[in-house]
Amino acid sequence: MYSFTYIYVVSTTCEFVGVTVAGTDTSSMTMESAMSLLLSHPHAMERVQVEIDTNIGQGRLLEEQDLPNLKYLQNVINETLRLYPPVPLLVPHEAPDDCVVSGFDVPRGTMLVVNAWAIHRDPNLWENPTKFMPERFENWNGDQGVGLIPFGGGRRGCPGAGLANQLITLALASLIQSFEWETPSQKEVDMSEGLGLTMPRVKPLEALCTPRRKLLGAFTI
Ligand code: HEM
Repeated sequence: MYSFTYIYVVSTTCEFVGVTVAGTDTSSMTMESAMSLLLSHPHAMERVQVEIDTNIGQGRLLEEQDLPNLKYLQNVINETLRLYPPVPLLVPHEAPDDCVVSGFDVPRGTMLVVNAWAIHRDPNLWENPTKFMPERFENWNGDQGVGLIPFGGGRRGCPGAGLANQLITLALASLIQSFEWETPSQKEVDMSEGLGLTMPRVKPLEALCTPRRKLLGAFTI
């Protein structure tokens, strides 16, 4: 028989709620933004579909082991996180000591907020910063030095980054492998951003899907 202290139960519950809150909204927002961008850029959507069909074929549904082969889709996800980081100001941190950041004196106790949204659109770091160009990540080795920091960094950086990447890639790839997607209006998706700690959209994505004929074989028993 186990016995738990009050502190243990409260801290474990807080941890669970924290991880659930930190991991669900952020991941679903990234999927919604990626799907919206793909619907507004049919060439990119087609390229993702071709990549999936070429690597997986049409006789089976994709699996987790297939993900490392979906390089272009990974570039789409990176480009989505760059343009629409779900946590645009990351999480505030307090300087534990006096320090100097980029020539600025930061006294101990200062609350620091990193504007990832602005860094991701800085014209000194990115060519055509507001343009959706997944191919810009073609030769990227994952180095944060380029200015892509949707998961923060350092000791308090997001511990769920790897899981989030796997989950988002697997979910999106499965949706795109199995269905054809379009918007009800056949127009570009409205990407206007609303207010919030995470970055909600003013208008939620509306999309229509039909099963892909090519894939029907993969569903027969
Ligand atoms: C696209 C998905 C996600 C994004 C963009 C994201 C982003 C972030 C950011 C910006 C931070 C703050 C980092 C900092 O302060 O420098 C953070 C912290 C955190 N994230 Fe995520 N996250 C995502 C998914 C997840 C998932 C799937 C989990 C867990 C399963 C998770 C768990 C956490 C936790 C526990 C923290 C707090 C870490 C700490 O304070 O030490 N996140 N995340």
